[in-house]
Amino acid sequence: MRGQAIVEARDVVLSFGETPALRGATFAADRGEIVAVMGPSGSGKTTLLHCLAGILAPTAGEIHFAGGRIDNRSEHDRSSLRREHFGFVFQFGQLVPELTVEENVALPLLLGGARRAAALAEARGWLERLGLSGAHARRSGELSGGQAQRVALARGMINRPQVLFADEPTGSLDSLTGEHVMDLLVAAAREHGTTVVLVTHEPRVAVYADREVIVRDGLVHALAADRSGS
Ligand SMILES: Nc1ncnc2c1ncn2[C@@H]1O[C@H](COP(=O)(O)OP(=O)(O)OP(=O)(O)O)[C@@H](O)[C@H]1O
Repeated sequence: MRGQAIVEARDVVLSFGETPALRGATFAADRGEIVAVMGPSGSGKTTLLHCLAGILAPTAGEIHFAGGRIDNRSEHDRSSLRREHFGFVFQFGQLVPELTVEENVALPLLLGGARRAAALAEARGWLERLGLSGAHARRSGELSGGQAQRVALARGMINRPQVLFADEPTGSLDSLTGEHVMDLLVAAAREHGTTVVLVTHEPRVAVYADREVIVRDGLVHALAADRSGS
């Protein structure tokens, strides 16, 4: 029996010109659940994540967050929703190279109108927790790949999001560094009860999830093995 979904896609269809990316995708993640979204290259994983996060609006179907429909809301509303309730970690960190590490981490709070001193203090707390306290004043462009992904994780979690969307968060890292980042990501999510939608094509990353789904040709399929035990 599944719990109440915090984020959900119902029969979502989206094409890029002639290319169908999603062809009736249905997906749900419960509160606090970590779900791995697997599948071959080009199958629609990133497009599904972007629809769930309100970045893309599907041409048919519905997206729901916390019990309310969001795909039919304005871009402005969806943008506020993302800022307030969602966190993001992408494959290459996508940090702002001109900003310091702590400024990068504080960015979601600063964009949300927080005071600079408070936002930077909060950022330093996250950096300490992720083993990066010595790096707070460095430019993010000077970091190693593993350090950059930990900074991206801190930035993704700083507003204590209800849902963290992670798209190949270890895709640019060697396996040992990737495992370290995943350990930290899962620990942070568990501690805050954050739901994680984790796009990956690496089975060794997917094992961190409670449950896996497979996207194939724009459709989502459940995987028989369910480690959540529910
Ligand atoms: N912005 C875009 N413009 C045109 N086509 C796109 C765009 N984004 C995705 N597509 C196409 O939509 C389909 C699904 O892409 P998507 O990136 O969602 O797949 P994916 O499973 O995440 O792939 P990968 O594992 O390679 O990242 C692909 O055929 C892709 O080429």
